[in-house]
Amino acid sequence: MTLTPMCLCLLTRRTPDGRREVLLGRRKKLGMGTGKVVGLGGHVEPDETAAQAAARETAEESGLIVAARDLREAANVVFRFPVRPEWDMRVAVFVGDRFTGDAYETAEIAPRWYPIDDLPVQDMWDDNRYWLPQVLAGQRLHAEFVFAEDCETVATSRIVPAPEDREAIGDAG
Ligand SMILES: CNc1ncnc2c1ncn2[C@@H]1O[C@H](COP(=O)(O)OP(=O)(O)OP(=O)(O)O)[C@@H](O)[C@H]1O
Repeated sequence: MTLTPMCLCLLTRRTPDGRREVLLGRRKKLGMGTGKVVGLGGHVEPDETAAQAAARETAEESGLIVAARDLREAANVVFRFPVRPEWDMRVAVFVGDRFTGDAYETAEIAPRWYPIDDLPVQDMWDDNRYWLPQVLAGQRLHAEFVFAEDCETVATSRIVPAPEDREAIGDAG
């Protein structure tokens, strides 16, 4: 089954007392992951880059305006659901801290800023605890998660540094 190209946009900000926060949100739209806390994002359309899609989805789901050029690609994550292969996807994950506007609730998502040192992982997809803290700490990585039959629990996972970073530290393999 082909992997549907998706994007995820992680915007961060610093509170006046110096704590870093990330914009996530409770997913309202019916379908995959309803009720979970997720990052903003969705499908990459054929006529756009993944960064453009991340900026567009952020505006559609929260009202925040971000430029694609201000987003940095931080991770590439593949999700496989052997009992539901139509859910298989490849997600380009972006992080950014330049944006304008105030996030508001939309039909799709109820956005909220969460402290990065206290992520709501118990309310998120099971995979997030394995990679989201690292990415928000500045690591770039590639990961693949295979979900169990319940389509909720991670059965197997593989996480490696992004190829660019591996070259930078002189590791050929
Ligand atoms: C399985 N583990 C997962 N871990 C982390 N994040 C996950 C995820 N599974 C899906 N996501 C993200 O959740 C968003 C909505 O996905 P999904 O419902 O498929 O797309 P949505 O219908 O909103 O797309 P459109 O807005 O119609 O383009 C999308 O950013 C996608 O990357």
